[in-house]
Amino acid sequence: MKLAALTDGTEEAQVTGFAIDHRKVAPGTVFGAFEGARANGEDFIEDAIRSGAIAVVARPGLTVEGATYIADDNPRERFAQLAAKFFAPFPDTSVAITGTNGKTSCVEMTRQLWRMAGFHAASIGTLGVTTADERVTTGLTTPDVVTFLSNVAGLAREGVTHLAFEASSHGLTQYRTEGLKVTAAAFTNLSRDHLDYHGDMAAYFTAKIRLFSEVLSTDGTAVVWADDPQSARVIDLARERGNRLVTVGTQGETLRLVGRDPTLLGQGLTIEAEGRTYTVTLPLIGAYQAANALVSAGLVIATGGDVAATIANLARLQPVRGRLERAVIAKSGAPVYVDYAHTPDALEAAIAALKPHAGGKLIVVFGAGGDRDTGKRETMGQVAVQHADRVIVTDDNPRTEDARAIRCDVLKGARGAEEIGDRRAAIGAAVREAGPEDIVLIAGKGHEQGQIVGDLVLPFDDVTVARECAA
Ligand SMILES: CC(=O)N[C@H]1[C@@H](OP(=O)(O)OP(=O)(O)OC[C@H]2O[C@@H](n3ccc(=O)[nH]c3=O)[C@H](O)[C@@H]2O)O[C@H](CO)[C@@H](O)[C@@H]1O[C@H](C)C(=O)N[C@@H](C)C(=O)N[C@H](CCC(=O)O)C(=O)O
Repeated sequence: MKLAALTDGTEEAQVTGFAIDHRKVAPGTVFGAFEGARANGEDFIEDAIRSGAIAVVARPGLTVEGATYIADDNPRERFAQLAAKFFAPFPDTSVAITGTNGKTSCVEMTRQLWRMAGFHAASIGTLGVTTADERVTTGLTTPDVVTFLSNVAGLAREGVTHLAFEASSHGLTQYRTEGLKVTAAAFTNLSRDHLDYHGDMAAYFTAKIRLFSEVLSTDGTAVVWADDPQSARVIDLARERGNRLVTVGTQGETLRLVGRDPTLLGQGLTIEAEGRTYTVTLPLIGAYQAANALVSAGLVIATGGDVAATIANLARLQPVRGRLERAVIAKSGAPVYVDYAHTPDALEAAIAALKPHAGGKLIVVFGAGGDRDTGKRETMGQVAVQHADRVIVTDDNPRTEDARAIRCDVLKGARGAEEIGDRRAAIGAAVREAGPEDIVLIAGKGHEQGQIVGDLVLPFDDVTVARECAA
């Protein structure tokens, strides 16, 4: 593609790729120079041009010599739009999911439900880029714009027609997915998270809601978990913009959840839709797994899926990696679950999901991450001791912070909790000491494969460790 095709100018130079990191620039690259949290991409413009960049997208007012200067007040958005032109075509149906919790489960479940309906589907999110055949991790929930758009284009080339992706607040703020037409967008819930980046809840919600105010196509559908206190604002916004609405939940109108009966290994759901009543057994436990399943069903219906078939297919959903995943049954008979819950709200929800299934004690092992929102640590401690019967506070990615100080912050809220810094030892204590009627929850890492200490990522998988401890 000639540069002129992107700029509407006359440049003959051939565009070979896009980069936001000057170290990835090759001859023919369009370089996006943005100010970040740690560095300023503008400082690397000259290096990028030396490496062969033929155009630079940046804010106005800079001096750029030796390459076409594409100046824009919103350079990230402009860069993404140009990159989208370069990488297109994309799958016809692309849906985005935002919300503090549930995004990963929803993209996974939506992909599964589409596949059951016969579509060639894929998902992009915390677990990576996933197709029917493989999963490739990218590191972030919403990958950077170049990784994201190039992967989406690659999926389209493989024949993927339906894509579900996670739109994190960071991703939305940084225009990582701009340029891709979003045909449906879902909102799951909002609770405290990422305040280190966004500053306050209002800014965090504004970042999330951009999915509905700007990113969702005007002819697209908003899918809303209607039971969340913030859902009214999303619904109002969708109405103002003239988007079609699919609301789900006990307060939902499209898929109304009128009954939920937890059983040992799943839950029976009764759903009213289009004037009919459906019953289905969801093979996953916990109220929020039901919520995620309904949001996913809502997305499938929003993109043309048959209501009755989609509800029936909920019975065939597979558990999502690290999301209330049963890792092992301890020698005593106690099931051990691994979950990604790393916010107060998610921790409370995971405990609440498991509690009705425990005849004895609910034992929780968890910690809080270093170099991240410190305000949530004490609250997580409070939530754990309030709702679980035995709490073990351990380490969870201390990063560059002193692990003991992080535990101390958590323990401020967790009166009566035990402290076992070594995560393997903490899991071992819980698994070995659990009684036959007890349930163990290991929270925080979920699918993650490492313990980040300093700048090192030490291999660590909660599921594997739980199995080793139970052996
Ligand atoms: C806070 C945040 O979102 N950071 C992301 C951001 O980094 P940044 O703004 O700090 O970038 P920077 O290092 O200051 O550099 C600024 C610019 O200069 C460029 N640069 C920098 C150095 C250099 O030598 N050459 C160069 O060109 C960089 O590529 C960048 O474009 O842009 C980088 C490039 O895309 C990302 O890798 C980085 O993610 C970091 C690693 C990260 O940990 N992000 C997390 C917080 C994140 O995004 N999480 C969300 C939410 C997950 C959830 O919902 O729980 C996610 O979507 O994963």
